[in-house]
Amino acid sequence: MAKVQLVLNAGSSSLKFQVFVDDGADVPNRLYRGLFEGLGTDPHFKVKDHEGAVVGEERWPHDTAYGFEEALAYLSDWLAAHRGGHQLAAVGHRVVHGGPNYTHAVRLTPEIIAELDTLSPLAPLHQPRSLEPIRIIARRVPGLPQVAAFDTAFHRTQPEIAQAFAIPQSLTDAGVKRYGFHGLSYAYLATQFPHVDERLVHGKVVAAHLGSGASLGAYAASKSIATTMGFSALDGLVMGTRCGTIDAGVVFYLQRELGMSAPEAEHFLYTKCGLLGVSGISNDMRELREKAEAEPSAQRAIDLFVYRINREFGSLVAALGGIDALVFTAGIGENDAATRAEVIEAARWAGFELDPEANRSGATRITRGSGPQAYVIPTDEEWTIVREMRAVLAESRQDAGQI
Ligand SMILES: Nc1ncnc2c1ncn2[C@@H]1O[C@H](COP(=O)(O)OP(=O)(O)O)[C@@H](O)[C@H]1O
Ligand SMILES: CC(=O)OP(=O)(O)O
Ligand SMILES: [Mg+2]
Repeated sequence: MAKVQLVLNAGSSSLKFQVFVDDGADVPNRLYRGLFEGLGTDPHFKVKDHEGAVVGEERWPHDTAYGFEEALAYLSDWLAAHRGGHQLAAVGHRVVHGGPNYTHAVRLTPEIIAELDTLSPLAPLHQPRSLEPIRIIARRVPGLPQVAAFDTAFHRTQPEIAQAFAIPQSLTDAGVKRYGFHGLSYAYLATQFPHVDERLVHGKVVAAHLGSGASLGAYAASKSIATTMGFSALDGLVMGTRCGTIDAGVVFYLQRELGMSAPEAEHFLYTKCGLLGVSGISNDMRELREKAEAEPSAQRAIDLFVYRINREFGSLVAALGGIDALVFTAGIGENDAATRAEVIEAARWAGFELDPEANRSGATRITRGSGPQAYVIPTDEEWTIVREMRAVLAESRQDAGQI
């Protein structure tokens, strides 16, 4: 049986995965890429091979009890049975929050899992979901190496001042600071810069990760120096269901005047706001685009999404002291030409000039002229995870040989 490494990226209702040959190659050799969607409602499994051909698909009847446990058991059986069988050598996970202590990927132990669980209040929508498959696998196959790669890690190069809130130092020292997220995606994009345009490698770049969570990240010479998400994944841009930056006074108002408890206010800001809250229609940009002409609230949600991107973009350009390039990525950034066009039009003040034809036709560079340029680079968080996992496992093998 061929040995493989599995990478899991657990979302609120989905479980994305990729399977790589366990050969230690510098450029990971991907066998499969797939996902479970609709967990907890209408589960659906789909997997493609390295050429993009669908090699597995399954739907289950409406079943609220079908969760990560069932999905992982199904995936394990599918891998063992598919094309001569695959044996798992290790599993890598996207873990959203690494807190102040985890600046690099780490091999998981029961103690580290427990420590990561203490960060759940800082990313309530994500951290418990990331830890659930880790616990399930540790129970099912206790000896299997598991590694966590963190969304916060790439942003640890931010200058101290970019990570600080204006609060007493004792609180900052206790960990109340701007961590930043989507780091696995930003790290992947940085590996692609040399293939896209050499100027990205050494220049002042802002990347727009626009998915169901959304953030902007500023790179100086490929290192993170500022980002729009902060202490939690609630900050910054308008997102699918999250409000993004909001006056802290609103949080007090929700509690004092509307009688929400702290958990209720948190749940509201994470799950009932953003595109969904403003439109009253959907958190999905595709649906909002379809309905924008007929429904003013859908158009308003899109307008606010783009307006906030431009405001936050200006703030990152100020932090960088200039701008050479803007990069779009993730579900909206990669697929929604209309949003890209609106963002670039809004950023004319910085010298961007949209190339409408390039933007519509799926080109990598979507601007023209002598000013800064904009690009579309599809992200791949799992690719970052497998590379980080390999580094960690190689280190632990080396340690095992030392006395
Ligand atoms: N063709 C498309 N046009 C517009 N928006 C799209 C398209 N495809 C996906 N999206 C948007 O991308 C979002 C999901 O992005 P993704 O990066 O997959 O998010 P996540 O990994 O956080 O779930 C969807 O909610 C949807 O709004
Ligand atoms: C950190 C975060 O917001 O992740 P996602 O975009 O997957 O929700
Ligand atoms: Mg995502």
